Amino acid sequence: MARRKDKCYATQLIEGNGRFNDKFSENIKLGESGSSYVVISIMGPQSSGKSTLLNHLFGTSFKEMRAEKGRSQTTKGIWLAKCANTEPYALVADLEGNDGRERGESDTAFEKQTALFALAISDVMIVNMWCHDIGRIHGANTHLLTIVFQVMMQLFSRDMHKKTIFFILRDKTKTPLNILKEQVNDHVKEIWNSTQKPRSLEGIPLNKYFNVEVDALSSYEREEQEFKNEVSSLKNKILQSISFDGHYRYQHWIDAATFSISVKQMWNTIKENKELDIPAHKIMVGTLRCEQIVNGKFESLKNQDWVELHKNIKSLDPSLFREKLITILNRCLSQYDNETIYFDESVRAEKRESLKEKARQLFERSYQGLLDHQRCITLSTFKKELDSALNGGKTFALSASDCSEHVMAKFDEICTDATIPQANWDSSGVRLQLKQDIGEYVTALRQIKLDECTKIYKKQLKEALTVPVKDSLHEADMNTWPTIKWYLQRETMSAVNGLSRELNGFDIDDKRKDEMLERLKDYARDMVEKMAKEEANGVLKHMHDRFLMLFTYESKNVPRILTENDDVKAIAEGSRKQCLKLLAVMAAMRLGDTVDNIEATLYLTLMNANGKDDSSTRTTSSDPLDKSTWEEDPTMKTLIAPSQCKTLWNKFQTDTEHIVNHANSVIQAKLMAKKAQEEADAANKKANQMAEQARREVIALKKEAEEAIKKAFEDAKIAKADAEQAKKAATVAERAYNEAVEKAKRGFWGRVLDYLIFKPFEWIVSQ
Ligand SMILES: Nc1nc2c(ncn2[C@@H]2O[C@H](COP(=O)(O)OP(=O)(O)OP(=O)(O)O)[C@@H](O)[C@H]2O)c(=O)[nH]1
Repeated sequence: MARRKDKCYATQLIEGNGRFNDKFSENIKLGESGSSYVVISIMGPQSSGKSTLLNHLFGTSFKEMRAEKGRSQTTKGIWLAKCANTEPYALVADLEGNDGRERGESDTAFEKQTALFALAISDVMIVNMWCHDIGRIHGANTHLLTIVFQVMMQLFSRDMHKKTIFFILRDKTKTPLNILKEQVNDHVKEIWNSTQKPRSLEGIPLNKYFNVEVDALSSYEREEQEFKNEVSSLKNKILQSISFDGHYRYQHWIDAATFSISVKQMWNTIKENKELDIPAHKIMVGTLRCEQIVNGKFESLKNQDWVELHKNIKSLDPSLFREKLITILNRCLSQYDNETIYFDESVRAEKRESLKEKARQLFERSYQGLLDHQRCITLSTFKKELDSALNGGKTFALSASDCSEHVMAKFDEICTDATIPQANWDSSGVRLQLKQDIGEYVTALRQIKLDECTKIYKKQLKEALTVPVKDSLHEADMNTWPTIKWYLQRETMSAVNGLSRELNGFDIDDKRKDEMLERLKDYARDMVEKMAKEEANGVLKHMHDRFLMLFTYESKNVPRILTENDDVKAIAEGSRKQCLKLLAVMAAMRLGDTVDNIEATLYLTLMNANGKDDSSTRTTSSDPLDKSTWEEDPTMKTLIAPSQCKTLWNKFQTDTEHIVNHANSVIQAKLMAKKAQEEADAANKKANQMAEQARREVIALKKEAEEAIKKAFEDAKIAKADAEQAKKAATVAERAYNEAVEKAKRGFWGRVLDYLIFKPFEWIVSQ
């Protein structure tokens, strides 16, 4: 627990049992102070007014013994307070009384340890002693000084830091101060000389390593006011004892965190009775602190600048990335340099390197991330460049190697651009990965291009072979297979030569090339086989068609007109023979030079020598068609198995028999029709004769009628002429009559004449 009074907090630094208080720095708020301070310790006999003096000197709040309770031990271990009323501020340590009274004369180990510790950490060591003890050989001060000098031996040879020992004589007597000083110096010298020293320190005066100051104070208990007045000026004397030209010689210039570590490490070393090597201790503390600062800098680097950088790694240009890294690293190192300026140079430099290395390792993650991103970009670039090179007409192998070389060189530039000085980052992993990516892409693309090439030549083969092969198969005659073979060889050779030339630009080995060419040859052959199989599958229809052609046409475009005089059976057998040839052609694929006997076998087996079908009566035991293959050598391939040929032929026979029968029926029908026609013609002839007779009779009748009409006409004409004549006569008569009437009117005789002559005359005329 810290004792508090104003701002001068006091806390236990080392407990009476030697335990170090890790929280002392926190308790006295050391972190809030700067790195400019002095350390002042006080040691002296128990209950000699140490705490009282410090409290009055520095305004601290060390626990003081209450006078009414008698003199017993108040301070255990070491207490520490931060004194704010000095400039620079003071860290004041109050030590347990070290005259062996409480712990016993024999237990001086703890006293020595605390004394050594206080001496090591302090700029000023106040030795508080009763004035009346000066010169007393067996006084408490002798024990005290012996301890001080013994522990000093451990520091002299190693710590060149000159310290002040300030003897303060309490309850001063009337003896003048200068005499007291002499006495102290003599006394100190005496003890110094009698203190056992290492050989290296023999003969060396005390003041080489220590300033010895002496002052005396009035009794606090008896002359309090004088005491207080003297304390006020004592404070200045103490501070002046460590100042030089207005500056404090012993400003520590180490931060609170370093001080905490330093004192703890020092105490641990002392407590374990190990040799206290101050320079080594400084290096150790410096190492610890530098490491802490390195870690702190690294953490802030990792959590701030680097995070930001790493987040934007994909949008950064490699050289910009490098610039940013250098800026970040320099800023971080500069901060480190500032914060570690007062530590041992070699430690600083070493830890600076470790910070650099940590930063480099951290940055390497970004570097690798950046390279990884650049690897993807480079791969895309490679793909585009390769595409463009291929479109430009370069061969695949040349395009791939040129583009690969180009982008790899660019990638190497990127790696260099992105690297910070002395980083020695390894880009080989990403580079290897990029090479693999490019290799895989090239392999895949090569396969695609090879497939495309092969496809082109397959297409060429297909286009070149389909029509002639199909036509030849359709012809299905003795020239079919030689023709197909000729086409197949010619076109295969052409395609293989073409593909072979293309493959030369792909940088593939001869074995693979040969395999591809072989596959192209196989493709051509398979294609022919496939077409042949398709054709063979429809052989029955083909045979039907051919039979119908031969049976129903005398020659091309000349239909056969069967008459009763035609030998239908012979025509049918002749047609069948041709169909058997077709079946023989389609039974097997022959692309070799072997002459086979398929046709002969089929002929002998399926048709007898007279051209008669004998298949149904042939015994199966010796049937040469009772097998599944025609293949006599590897160049042959069965398309229609022998047994299947037999089945097909039987069906063909049955089907064509219907056609033949139908043809016979047609002939019979024709004969009947002819007969009917003849009868019809005879009937017709007779009818025509009768019609002719009738016509003649009609003509005669017509002639007669015409003559009759003519005669009648002429008679009528005559009659008409007669009538005209009569009419004229009548007119004359009428005139005569009228004249007569006129005469009659004029008399009786007129009327007689009317009745006798003129009236009858009128009647005759009217008739
Ligand atoms: N005679 C005399 N007594 C003093 C003087 N200063 C303080 N005392 C008394 O001495 C007693 C012990 O005072 P502290 O300041 O506690 O002494 P201390 O050395 O810190 O004691 P420890 O921490 O126990 O070793 C108290 O009763 C004080 O009043 C002084 O100048 N003369």
